[in-house]
Amino acid sequence: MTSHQNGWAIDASGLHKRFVLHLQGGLALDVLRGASLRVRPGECVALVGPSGAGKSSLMRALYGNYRVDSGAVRIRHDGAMVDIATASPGAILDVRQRSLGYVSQFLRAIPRLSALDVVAGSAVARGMNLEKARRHAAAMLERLRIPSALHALPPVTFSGGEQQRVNLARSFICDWPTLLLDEPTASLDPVSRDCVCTLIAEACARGSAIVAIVHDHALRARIADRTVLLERGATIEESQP
Ligand SMILES: Nc1ncnc2c1ncn2[C@@H]1O[C@H](COP(=O)(O)OP(=O)(O)OP(=O)(O)O)[C@@H](O)[C@H]1O
Repeated sequence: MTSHQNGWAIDASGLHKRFVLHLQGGLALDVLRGASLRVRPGECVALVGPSGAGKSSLMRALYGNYRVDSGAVRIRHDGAMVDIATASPGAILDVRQRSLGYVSQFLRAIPRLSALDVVAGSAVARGMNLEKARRHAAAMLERLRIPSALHALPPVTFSGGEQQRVNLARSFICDWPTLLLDEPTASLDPVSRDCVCTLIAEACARGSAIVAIVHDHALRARIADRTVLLERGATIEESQP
């Protein structure tokens, strides 16, 4: 951990990641080639680029799911910057527990746990008591238009859009200092999409730093302060959303 000397929530620079496919004769794929990303608290940055450019890989590197070969992934945590690229597994878990949220495209929930408890569990993990967490979870699910009849059911049988909304509810119930969203509205109808835009705006107003992979230009214009383009693993800063 280094002392917090700048105003960044995310300060990632010089990221390189190569996959070597041993079952394919040692084929090397350079998925990140010098990518950099800096985000301030309260700012929403849209990540765009062609399919296969490395957007999800960059997000996984920011979250520590992919270990980069070189470069630094500094995440603001407890008033200091922690380099996810070199931090111990325990330190990474601590950052994920309190400072860094991540919403993947697909819900991975514990079998048989109700949608309500999937969402409440996320708030409980961050220190809220169960009763309060359940009340907040019900309100967040209502906001995301999951009918109350579904709250007691495990989300495994839910539609793709319903599962995505449970996944989003699970993150937006918490006040994350930094939040990574991988195509947060990909399976959603326009009304649910509006709701997610509002949740993102509210989180930024509270000071969250958000990175969202968003393909849709109109959506980007609504939620993003800036756009960063990723092309063949390298980032290009664009001023307009
Ligand atoms: N674990 C992995 N092993 C091997 N190759 C990988 C791995 N993860 C990603 N890749 C490769 O890295 C490249 C970038 O993938 P990535 O999913 O980051 O792209 P993307 O920009 O998010 O694409 P899309 O918009 O289609 O989701 C792809 O060629 C992919 O096959």
